[in-house]
Amino acid sequence: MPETTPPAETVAQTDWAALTAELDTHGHALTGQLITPAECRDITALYDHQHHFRTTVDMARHRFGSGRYRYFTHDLPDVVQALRDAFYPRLLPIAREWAAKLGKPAPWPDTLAEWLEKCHAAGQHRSAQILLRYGPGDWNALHRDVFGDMLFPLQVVIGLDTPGADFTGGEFLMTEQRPRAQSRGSAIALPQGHGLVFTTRDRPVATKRGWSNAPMRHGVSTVRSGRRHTLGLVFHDAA
Ligand SMILES: O=C(O)CCC(=O)C(=O)O
Ligand SMILES: [Fe+2]
Repeated sequence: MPETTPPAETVAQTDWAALTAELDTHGHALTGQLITPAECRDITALYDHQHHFRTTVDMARHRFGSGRYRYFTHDLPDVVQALRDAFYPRLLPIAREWAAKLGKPAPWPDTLAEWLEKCHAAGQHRSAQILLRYGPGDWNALHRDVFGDMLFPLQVVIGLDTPGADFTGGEFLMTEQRPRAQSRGSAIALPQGHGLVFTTRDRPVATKRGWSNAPMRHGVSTVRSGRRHTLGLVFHDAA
């Protein structure tokens, strides 16, 4: 990938047929490289500049795990805005197809701007884009990023450091609660600059009696050494 490719183009160049198949099978799928190591470092450096953020969450204080994350204001840095804008239209057909399989409503308009207007009208008007920082001993409890009735069912996390080099441990985790059975877990090493598309709440799985809803949760295993940063993109706003 040339140093200068804008993130919108790298998202467009992603093999979306393969990614969709992977998402349908597992509820999560890696994108390949979206941004350069230099862009990763630039995004990580934003963490220390207060004016980009509206709120800082101490995960231990809320019993969300250990570590900190910061919610960006709506005035997103260009690269973050570009990535979010580029993903929405690609994720939309998948969200609609899943809703159709589950016989659920698909309230998502064609554009992210229109969808965000609906979120705001329903009282979800705060930015939900986050930058996370984990040090040794930090982790993220299994959870779902649902902030109200307005929910877009897919989200993206982008790794900003190199597993094994910048940090050890810190795998992205997902569990899938299977119908009338015990849960299945996955652990994913997130390469620097790569994205992982995953299910926010639940996904359709084929059963003998048709499509069934499998609740999913995600989190991060304990970081053993070094520092791990990630950029979290969510497509609904928070209350
Ligand atoms: O740090 C991670 O890999 C996961 C962060 C997270 O929970 C999210 O992006 O929603
Ligand atoms: Fe999350």
